[in-house]
Amino acid sequence: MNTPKRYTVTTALPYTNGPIHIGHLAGVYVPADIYVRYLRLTGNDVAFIGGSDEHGVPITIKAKNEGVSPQDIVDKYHAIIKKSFEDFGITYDNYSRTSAPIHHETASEFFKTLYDKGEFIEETTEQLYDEQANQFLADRFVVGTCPKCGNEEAYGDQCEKCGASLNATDLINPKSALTGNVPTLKETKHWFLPLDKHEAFLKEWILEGHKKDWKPNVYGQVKSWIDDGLRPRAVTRDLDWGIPVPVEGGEGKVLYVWFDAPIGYISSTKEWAAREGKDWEPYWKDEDTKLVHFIGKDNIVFHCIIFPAMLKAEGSYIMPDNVPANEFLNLEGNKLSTSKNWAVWLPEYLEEFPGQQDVLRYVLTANAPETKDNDFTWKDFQARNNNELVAIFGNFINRVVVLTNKYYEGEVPTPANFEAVDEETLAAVKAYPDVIASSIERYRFREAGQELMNLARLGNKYLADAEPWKVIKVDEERTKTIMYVALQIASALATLSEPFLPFTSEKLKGILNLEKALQWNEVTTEDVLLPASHKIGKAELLFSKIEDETIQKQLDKLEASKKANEAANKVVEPQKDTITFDDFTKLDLRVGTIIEAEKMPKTKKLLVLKVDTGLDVRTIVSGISESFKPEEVVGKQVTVLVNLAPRKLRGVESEGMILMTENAEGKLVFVNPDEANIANGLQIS
Ligand SMILES: Nc1ncnc2c1ncn2[C@@H]1O[C@H](COP(=O)(O)OP(=O)(O)OP(=O)(O)O)[C@@H](O)[C@H]1O
Ligand SMILES: [Zn+2]
Repeated sequence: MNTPKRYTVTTALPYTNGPIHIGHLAGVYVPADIYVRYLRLTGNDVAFIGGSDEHGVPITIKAKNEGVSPQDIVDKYHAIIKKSFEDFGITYDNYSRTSAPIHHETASEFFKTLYDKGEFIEETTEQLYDEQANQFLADRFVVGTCPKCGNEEAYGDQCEKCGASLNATDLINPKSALTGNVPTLKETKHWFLPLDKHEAFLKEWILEGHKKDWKPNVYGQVKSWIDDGLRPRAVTRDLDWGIPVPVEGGEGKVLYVWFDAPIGYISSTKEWAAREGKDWEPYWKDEDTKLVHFIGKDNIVFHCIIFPAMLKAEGSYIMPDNVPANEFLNLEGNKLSTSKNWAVWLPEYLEEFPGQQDVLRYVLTANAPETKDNDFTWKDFQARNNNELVAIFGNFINRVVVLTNKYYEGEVPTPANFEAVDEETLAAVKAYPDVIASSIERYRFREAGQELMNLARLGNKYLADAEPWKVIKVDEERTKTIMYVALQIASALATLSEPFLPFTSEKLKGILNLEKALQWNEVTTEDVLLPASHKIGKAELLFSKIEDETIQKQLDKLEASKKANEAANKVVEPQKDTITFDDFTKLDLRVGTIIEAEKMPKTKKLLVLKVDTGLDVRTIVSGISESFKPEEVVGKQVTVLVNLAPRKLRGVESEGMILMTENAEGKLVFVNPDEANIANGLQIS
């Protein structure tokens, strides 16, 4: 496209069934915010649009499970999500919600327009029905085997494993997620969007038109769907949570959540425009507008096929110029999961790492899953902070500011003669805005972030090589030039870091006392980025070292989640055959105390114990050596089965058995009296 007049940038509407985690941030919100901040700094007209997705089946399931209303669930998470985005510096122009009246109106009208234009197929079909729950089963209400990849946990609308978009009736061996029952089929009327009708358009627009500029992962997914053949897709549901179907025969039905959610971008834009006294329509309808959707890979079909088909059917909208979808971020080698609590939650991060938003933004950018799934590890987080943000960026700025204050009372010195190295360094600095911009404009945010760090590296190296702290002793004029050049680099960093490290940029501008910050391109065009005799402020630390303990605490938290999951998934042994009371009374169980213990030579598991059973002191061989050292068990009160037939183990006769069980970590623990110092020999009954 020629130079756009304005940009509309949208981010996937987060689903209001939980807080934001690092996967969402890395996949969608951080890259989008970098892009938008860059656009604003380059003087563009931008609408950065977001909002919460508050309809759909999972919310109704969650509400049912928690015994509250769906509205309670969405109110709670909308507030949490909105606040955490603000605190993290995601700079939406408008953050709305799909339960807002303006959205209900907009989505309803959109549906009616398509209906009136005859763009839907109205069809009565047999749909899956749960007789017990008295309810039709669609989307996440039904689970079954994916016909494409065999995943046994595919949902009624999508397989999360292979990404296939499905109809509930496509599932093999469907089961109700509400009751576990096998559904029956029952007739119901729905409206279908005939995607096949738009196939030729989609082929020409994407497969021919965007082969070069769309990411290969996005292009590839789109191509495979189109090659598979597009079919009509139901856009209404038999549910009561959502936007009512606004046409005759639509009673008791709502719009499919993926029909209404992307329209949320439009309603949120309307809400913003009304507040700002602007016209919303050019942002969605003018060919001079560049529309970009930021999403994760599981949303590709909805943004590249279904929503464009809806917009095309409506007729007055533009198509997205790009949909730079990311792959997925994992955490410490495992898939992020809300239900398994395997995540780094944004609200928790903000609380536990106050003032360190930029560290997470930087790491998630450096590690963004742009071309393949990627892993977040706490060790990498620590390393990138300590070795890059602290040791390079922070160190450079700190030296420049401290030395300027020390040598010149904070005043930018007037340079003397530039040597070749100074000229080269300044020229290199001036090339950075274009280098970084080119990466950002191609949606290569990892590369862009690394280029920013390269600029800091350049500064660090310049200063380390020039050694003004040595030169000052012999050549004051030369020192002035060195410090002047270094200060220009610091000023460039203050401006160019803004999209990536907005909090740091703000702080740095404060330290450098930049009243009017430079625009992006001024870093290239202005001869002087920080003029001589300008007065800067005092040094402040931009980043601080993250210690091992801090990282260990996070790892421990994850370990605890893992344990809790394992405990929850532990298979309980089935109950043994029933015995009579007489059988039970045959067991002679007594309280005893271990008075001696030693390892059985040449074995791994066995301890030879001397146990005071109250009747006598006897030898018991016990397989607990992997869980306890001998000295740990001496003095322990235990439960002993004293009338078990003696048995020889490795030549030692064992005269009884000590009762044990396992804790959550699989470690053996003694079954012992709940009070201390019970007399040995007391019977357990
Ligand atoms: N681990 C991840 N890595 C990258 N992007 C992700 C990840 N998880 C979710 N996203 C993206 O974040 C956006 C918002 O996610 P959404 O609220 O729809 O939740 P979701 O996809 O159901 O994730 P979750 O199952 O964790 O709730 C979507 O575009 C989604 O693709
Ligand atoms: Zn599948």
